[in-house]
Amino acid sequence: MAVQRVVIGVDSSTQATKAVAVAVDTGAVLGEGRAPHTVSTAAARESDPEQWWRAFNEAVRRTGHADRAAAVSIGAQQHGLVTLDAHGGPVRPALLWNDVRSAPQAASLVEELTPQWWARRTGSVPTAAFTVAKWAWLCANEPQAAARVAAVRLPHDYLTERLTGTAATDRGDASGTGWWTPDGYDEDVLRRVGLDRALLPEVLAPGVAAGVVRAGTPLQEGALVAAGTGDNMAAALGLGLEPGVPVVSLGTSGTVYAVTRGRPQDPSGTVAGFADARGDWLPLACTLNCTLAVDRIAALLGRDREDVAPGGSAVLLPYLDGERTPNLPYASGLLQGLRHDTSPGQVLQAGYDGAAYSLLTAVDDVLRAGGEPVDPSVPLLLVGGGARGAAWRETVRRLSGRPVRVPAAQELVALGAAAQAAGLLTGEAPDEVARRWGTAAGVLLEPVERDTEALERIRETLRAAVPLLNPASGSAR
Ligand SMILES: Nc1ncnc2c1ncn2[C@@H]1O[C@H](COP(=O)(O)OP(=O)(O)O)[C@@H](O)[C@H]1O
Ligand SMILES: O=C(CO)[C@@H](O)[C@H](O)COP(=O)(O)O
Repeated sequence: MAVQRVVIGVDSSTQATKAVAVAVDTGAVLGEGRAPHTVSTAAARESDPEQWWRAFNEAVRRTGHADRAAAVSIGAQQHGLVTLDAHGGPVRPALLWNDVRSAPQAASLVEELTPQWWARRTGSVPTAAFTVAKWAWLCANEPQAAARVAAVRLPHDYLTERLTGTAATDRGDASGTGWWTPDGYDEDVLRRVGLDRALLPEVLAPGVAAGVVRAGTPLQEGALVAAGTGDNMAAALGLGLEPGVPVVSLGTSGTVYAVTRGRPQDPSGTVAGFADARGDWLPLACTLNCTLAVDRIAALLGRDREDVAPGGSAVLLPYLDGERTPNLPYASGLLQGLRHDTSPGQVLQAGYDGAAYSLLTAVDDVLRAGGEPVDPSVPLLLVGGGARGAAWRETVRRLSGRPVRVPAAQELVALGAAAQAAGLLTGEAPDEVARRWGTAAGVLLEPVERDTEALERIRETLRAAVPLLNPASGSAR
């Protein structure tokens, strides 16, 4: 009997590391593992990279297949600034994508060079999330720490390097730094923020392996290690995404994206012009407040997250962490439109609506930014932890007016990483692997009439509230 070939895919996301062991030939998930991360609270959003490494080892061990996987790959949360000293240890905790303390640095970089310049050059107008703003924050606020930095990494690069000893990244994750262009690292940007090119990893071409597993992990020494990528790029691989199909992901972050053949360059900053992990593009809009914010509102109301009620006139902008889309880093949550007969269930529903609004109104922007046709009859693919919830599904249907497909497969980031690892063994493109595995199959929810009244109510509240949510002399929390 032929031996079953196994690969492991890893998602090192904000809240946890998740790993899946997958049969290369069939796509069957043979084992799963998970280990949590700690994220600091109050103004900062920081995590210890050493904890990611321990969680990585624990999660792959828990799959039960670590010692027989022939290849492995790591997808991870985008943008995080990992700073290493001359001995390879973290200089300080990593600054995460949702840490808005870097908003003033992002604003200065945009003001100095103009949004048009950034969009033309790097594809994106940087917000507080981008690595370039985090590096500028570190230099301004902790110059002694910045002076000790001998290497700058993204979360997935850091883990891949621990695993292989190779300093390597890929175009997808690199495109979220603010210092990457299709022609390589941008010397003008690096000079402006005082970062030496020699501190950055090599950007591998799609399909090139980063190296092999070193001794000292639960994985088989010598197993192939793929380049890995950012988590959204990995999910696009994991869905076997064809150009022009929009995806909405409901997790710690909310994201909407599509693979496109055209390079996005949106000077409004709503759509980030990321590269995908292959040779195409991944225009994407991202919110800071998604499942965690809605769960928090449910907890404040003392309700189960599914206990929503229709109707009413309440508008809830759930910007508990500040917000990125719209770009309001100093915002906090806002509740408007209460009446005597407003019920707690309606307030909770308003929280879902407020969180989904910016994602669903950006679907067409994402497609247009990459030059793909806007066709409302194409189903939205709904993924991420929130896609398991009925209230989330119904909110997305009602505010998009589109058919919605919910893939049965969970952990699409880890599956995308697994498909990337499998591609190293079979010679297939990772998205072809995922299509062969049938990862996007799932229940199709028919379209319902779009709730334009609710959308208009939120739009009007947001328009009127911007001066309140965006104080000129803002300070993050
Ligand atoms: N059955 C469910 N219904 C609604 N939300 C859920 C459900 N299960 C998990 N979630 C939400 O999913 C979130 C985690 O999503 P996930 O995509 O795994 O996060 P991450 O973006 O960090 O990878 C949690 O914050 C939780 O609120
Ligand atoms: O910043 C972005 C996208 O630009 C986020 O989507 C991060 O990549 C975090 O991902 P999750 O932990 O929510 O998966």
